[in-house]
Amino acid sequence: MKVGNMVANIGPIFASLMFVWAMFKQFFPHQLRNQIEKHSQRLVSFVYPYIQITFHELTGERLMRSEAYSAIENYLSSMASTQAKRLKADIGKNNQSLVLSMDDHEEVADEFNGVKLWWAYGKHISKSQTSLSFHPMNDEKRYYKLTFHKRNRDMILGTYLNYVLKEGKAIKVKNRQRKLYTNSGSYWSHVVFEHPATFQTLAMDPEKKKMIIDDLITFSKAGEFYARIGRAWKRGYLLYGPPGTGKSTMIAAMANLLGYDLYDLELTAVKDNTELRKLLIETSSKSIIVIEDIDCSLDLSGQRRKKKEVEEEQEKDPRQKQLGMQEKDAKTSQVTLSGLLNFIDGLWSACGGERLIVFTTNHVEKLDPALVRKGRMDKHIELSYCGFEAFKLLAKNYLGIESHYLFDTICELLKETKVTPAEVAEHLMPKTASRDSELYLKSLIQTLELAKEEARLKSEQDARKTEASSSKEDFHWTENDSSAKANGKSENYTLA
Ligand SMILES: Nc1ncnc2c1ncn2[C@@H]1O[C@H](COP(=O)(O)OP(=O)(O)OP(=O)(O)O)[C@@H](O)[C@H]1O
Ligand SMILES: [Mg+2]
Repeated sequence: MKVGNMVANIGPIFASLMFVWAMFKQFFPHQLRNQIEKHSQRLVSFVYPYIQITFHELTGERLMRSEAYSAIENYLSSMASTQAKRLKADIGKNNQSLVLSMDDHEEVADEFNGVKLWWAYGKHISKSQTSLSFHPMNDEKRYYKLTFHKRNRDMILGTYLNYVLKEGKAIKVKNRQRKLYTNSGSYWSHVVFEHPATFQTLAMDPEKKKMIIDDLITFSKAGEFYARIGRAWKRGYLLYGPPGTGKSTMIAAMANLLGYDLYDLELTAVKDNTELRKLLIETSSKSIIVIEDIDCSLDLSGQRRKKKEVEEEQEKDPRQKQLGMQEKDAKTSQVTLSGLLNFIDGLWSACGGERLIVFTTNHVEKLDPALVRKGRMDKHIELSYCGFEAFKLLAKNYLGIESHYLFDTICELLKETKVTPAEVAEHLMPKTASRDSELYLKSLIQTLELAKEEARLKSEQDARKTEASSSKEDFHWTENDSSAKANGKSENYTLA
């Protein structure tokens, strides 16, 4: 028999001996029992080459649930569902899926860097009686026990256990119920975040989509890299494009991909920079902070105008002054662009943990260059009108078809028109009991043709307008030229 096999078999042999001993030890006198146990422990530690570590569920004086125990529980959950013969099932925290775990005294094997080890689940039950109840209560103390060969001690205690805890925590984050926070003034309130959007359902150019997904995943795994280069683990995205091109949908897809919480920051409801700072500091790690329509939220000139209008009104009617004072304070946000930028660059960076900040706008050209400069907003993503690839994905999702004889017509029309994915999706939404794809595609074609015709008329109109304005200019030039002629400068005549 090979030495490896022999060593591997010692575990079960000892386990059987211990079991037999546990059964019969009650028949031995107390003194003798103690002696046997003492010597057998010595013998076991001499011959038995394995080390065991127990992770109890409850720790500390206040019997709090141990973080290590729940991380191990999460880590083992997938292994348990494939290896264990007896499983326990429960509804997960998201109330949607079943969570499986090992049943009592089950064992699963794991392998790490070529080293085999075993995890066992068990519980001690002690009977206790509380003063409030006459029925004895079962006091369960659950634990996980890890068994490994002593020659791997350093590797298991260092690398492996760190790995298990990290993986376990990551699984927990992925499975947790995520939240959508919104601010009213300087307070966050939240609801459960359950948006169904994913990158699979987001219609856009596939290459661009892949680039964004890769970027997000790389970011979420780059904690150590950011720490090494001394940068805060943050990333800024600017999503821009016309209404209905999927900016908000993409944010939901980002949150679903990474398992992050969402903080939807309504800047106009924030009184000033101090309040903004408070709100941002309160955001948790693994979250996306979203400021939608940043051009509208931070329209400082607009705010000043609004303030001035109020003041003018109050001058006309002094009674309004008293009444309006508090209202004015509440309505006009004094958050400034520099306040926001200072926070993104400065204090916020000191809050640990991974965070994304996403701005959206319909008018990227209106944004202050300071806001969108590289380094502040790391990635600028344009979401644009519906192309053929995006259409095909919508058709697959909405109608369940991947090809159709009308696709070629739609492809040609999409090249010549500007329709948003939201408009296309609207045509593919089920409206009648009929699921005949042709009906839906024909209705889309009709709209595309109409849009094409409208675009043609508009461009003709625009052309006529420019022609008219240029002939006006020509007229002025002619006038000037005639005065030039009078001055004896005849070379400008040809301009008319
Ligand atoms: N690229 C897309 N892929 C799939 N569905 C989309 C896409 N764009 C828009 N839609 C559909 O249209 C609806 C509106 O889109 P969304 O709210 O994401 O647009 P938006 O770009 O955020 O618009 P706005 O600028 O007005 O905020 C969504 O509910 C979604 O169903
Ligand atoms: Mg939106």
